[in-house]
Amino acid sequence: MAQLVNAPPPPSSTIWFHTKPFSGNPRTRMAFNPINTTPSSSNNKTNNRKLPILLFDIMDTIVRDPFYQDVPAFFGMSLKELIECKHPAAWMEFENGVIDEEELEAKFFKDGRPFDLQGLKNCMRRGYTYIEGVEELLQALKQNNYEMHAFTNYPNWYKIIEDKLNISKYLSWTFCSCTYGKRKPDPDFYLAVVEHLQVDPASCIFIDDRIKNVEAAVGVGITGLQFKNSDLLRQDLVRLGVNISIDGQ
Ligand SMILES: Nc1c(NC[C@H](O)[C@H](O)[C@H](O)COP(=O)(O)O)[nH]c(=O)[nH]c1=O
Ligand SMILES: [Mg+2]
Repeated sequence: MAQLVNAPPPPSSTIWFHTKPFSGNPRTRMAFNPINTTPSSSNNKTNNRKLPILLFDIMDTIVRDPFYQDVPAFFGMSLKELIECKHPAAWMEFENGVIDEEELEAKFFKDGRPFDLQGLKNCMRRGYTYIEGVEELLQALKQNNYEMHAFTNYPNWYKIIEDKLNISKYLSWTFCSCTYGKRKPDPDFYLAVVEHLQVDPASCIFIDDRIKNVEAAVGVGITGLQFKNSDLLRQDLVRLGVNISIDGQ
């Protein structure tokens, strides 16, 4: 199964959750205790807000990241060669909203060589596709009225993803590094998310392919799931009491 990240691995039919309501210093790691996830724990509603709130990483969780194959091929290089000549910080600065697209173009490569920026954007657009089975899962979650948000490290090129895949049918692009000026796994980004949502962190489930990002979520009291594939994610969400049944099926 995909990895459920909180404390020790759970015995079967038991999930490890925070059991105390969240209070005090959100940086404090709280003890985890096992509770049974029975059907009565699903469809949990507080003040008419359906819980849990689902926070999704985007790249390589919902959408295939073209960086690892398509982008090196676009430049006629291997990934290793590309990383060796790329500016070490430019992309991160772009993701943090510190530099804009024009500045990225000027410093994408360490030596400042020119390149076809529009060609690169077109290449990335072609490479953005839903990861197998994920759109169907988002549809089922949407049909069951779950509140869902993107929680992603990405520059404003997330708008290219949205333009192609229309992910906002399912979730809001609420938490993007380029608008918050923070990147996962910075705990302050997670705290800003919880603050914005005005919700107990234990009422959120965060799903991300990178274990470091998941661990950071758990560090502030959010339940974390490491994404491996859509089938395992389905199983884990069901184990956490999330309803993904579809009308008539
Ligand atoms: N360095 C460049 C990347 N890197 C790929 C990143 O992993 C990705 O853009 C993002 O940081 C994913 O974050 P998350 O953990 O999934 O939220 N990608 C590029 O397109 N260009 C680069 O120069
Ligand atoms: Mg990712």
